[in-house]
Amino acid sequence: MRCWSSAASSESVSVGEPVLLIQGLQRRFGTSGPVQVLDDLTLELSAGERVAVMGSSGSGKTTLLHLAAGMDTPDAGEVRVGGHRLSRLAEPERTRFRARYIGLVFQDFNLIDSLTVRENIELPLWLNNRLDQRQRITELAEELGIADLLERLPEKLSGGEKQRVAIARALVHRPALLLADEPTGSLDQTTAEGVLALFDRVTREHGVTLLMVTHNDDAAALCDRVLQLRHGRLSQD
Ligand SMILES: Nc1ncnc2c1ncn2[C@@H]1O[C@H](COP(=O)(O)OP(=O)(O)OP(=O)(O)O)[C@@H](O)[C@H]1O
Repeated sequence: MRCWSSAASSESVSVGEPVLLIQGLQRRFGTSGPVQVLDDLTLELSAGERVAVMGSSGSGKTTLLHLAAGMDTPDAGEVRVGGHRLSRLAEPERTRFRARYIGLVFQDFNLIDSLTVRENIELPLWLNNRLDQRQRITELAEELGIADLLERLPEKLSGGEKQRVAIARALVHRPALLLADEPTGSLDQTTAEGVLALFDRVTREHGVTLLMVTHNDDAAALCDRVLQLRHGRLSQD
């Protein structure tokens, strides 16, 4: 089992705990006739496991990732990352915890428009006081084919380029848990294959645990388990 350590004791995580443990998760939206999107959903990921979540549009995949990242609050149930109940962490602490242990690739990329590509990728290193590891920015940029874009602003990038910047930013601090929402969604076949090869390598070499939402069979094939989200719950394919 991977040993998780942190300089801040309040943010340390327990060795031997699942990296991600979700129990009894409920999420509904709307006030008049609310829609039950997630309904008693349970999921456990151990260190280094790679799990794909598939399901039809609107089945709740992005909702699940937001809850797993502590960016949304469930109506019931709990999310534990490395033994920490995200709902028990106060917001500043949860933000620090997320910045340290979780890498996020979301569909809308969430790049900061006023920062260059290099500065966007650097952000997790800066938040974690690890600017000494800046060489990883160049390494990842080369691997993702965005090395010549490092000084550009995000507005000058294509969708696929933005997606690769978001992937570099999610991996640069070597998170214990990588949450990726359709990470190959904006990429052509060859670039998508490169990204999947990178995911394969970093998850194996660094024991990163991966929860990936995807509609892509090649992406799902990379994973140890493929789960379907239907009627608010996950089931084995
Ligand atoms: N903040 C919100 N307010 C109201 N409804 C929401 C909200 N977020 C999501 N929903 C609804 O919850 C359902 C699940 O949305 P979600 O984005 O999780 O689906 P998805 O499986 O990721 O879809 P896709 O594959 O199209 O990205 C949808 O019906 C969506 O309209």
